[in-house]
Amino acid sequence: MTTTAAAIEVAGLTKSYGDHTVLDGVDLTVPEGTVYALLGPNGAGKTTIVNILATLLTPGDGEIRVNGFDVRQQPAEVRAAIGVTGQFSAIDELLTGRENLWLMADLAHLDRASAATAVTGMLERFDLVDAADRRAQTYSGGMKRRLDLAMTLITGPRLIFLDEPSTGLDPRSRRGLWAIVREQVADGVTVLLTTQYLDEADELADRIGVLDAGQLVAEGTAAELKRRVPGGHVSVQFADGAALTAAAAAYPDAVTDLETLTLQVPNDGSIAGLRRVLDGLDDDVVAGLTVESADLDDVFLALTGHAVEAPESKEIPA
Ligand SMILES: Nc1ncnc2c1ncn2[C@@H]1O[C@H](COP(=O)(O)OP(=O)(O)OP(=O)(O)O)[C@@H](O)[C@H]1O
Repeated sequence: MTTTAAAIEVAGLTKSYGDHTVLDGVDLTVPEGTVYALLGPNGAGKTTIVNILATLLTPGDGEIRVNGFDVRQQPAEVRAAIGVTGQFSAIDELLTGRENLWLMADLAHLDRASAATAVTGMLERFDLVDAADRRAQTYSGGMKRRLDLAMTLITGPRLIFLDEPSTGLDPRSRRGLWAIVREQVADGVTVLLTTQYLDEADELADRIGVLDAGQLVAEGTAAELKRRVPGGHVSVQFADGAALTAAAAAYPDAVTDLETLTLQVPNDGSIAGLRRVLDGLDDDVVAGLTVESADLDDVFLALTGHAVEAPESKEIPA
């Protein structure tokens, strides 16, 4: 059996400011080469976790290892292993995009030839060639995000932290950013991202941790989380009303819609649950069926008792 090493291991993490507890015993493990999304509303503690993992903030209690290194004892080793893109960018607005990238390459002690190749490669990959020699202050919001991410990735970190990477981006820029994250993962990079967007977690993450008021209230794949809450159903369409009425008698929990000739049978989305529904149906009278799962909005509401608020920031143009 092969076991995958953990890129991030956190056990019993706490953090308080005075008597304000910000993290209250967080446990999480992120295997190498996977994407983990910390999902939570403003103030849940997502940035605090990222900053602790990135050695930018001291933890309270807990065991925290990044790439096998203890964040308290071996912060230099941790820093060498990671790339971080935070909510506040590392860009120097007075420098050009190219100069910003060179600065990062120099800080990482790349030799000149490797740095030159890396800078050119990043400008091309992030669609910044035309703007490369303009000051970053003239860039649009989406371009700044791309430059910021290029600066994080230029040294080829195997573990990256993305703190709310697409907050404020327009839909096209978000998709572009998701594609870049997927490329990284295809190369074996581990990604920890924080997000307030359910669809982002759903799209990108292998596992999702739902963080609320400093506690991980649930963890699992998007499918596992969706199965934990009501809202999923199998929608069965019948050939005629008589068949629908006959079938409805066998499913007392189901909702019957005579107009559309459908029966909505509550279902937890599991194979076993689906089989139970299908076993009671006769092939001849069923015209079609669809399986609808609860979405992450339902999950969040069920787990935390409140809905995810839409992020407040305004959209940044591409
Ligand atoms: N230096 C600090 N002193 C006191 N409280 C702080 C400090 N930094 C963060 N907090 C508090 O910690 C809590 C968690 O903040 P954090 O930034 O981690 O949340 P978040 O989930 O990342 O939210 P956001 O999306 O708004 O960044 C908040 O209640 C915040 O007010």
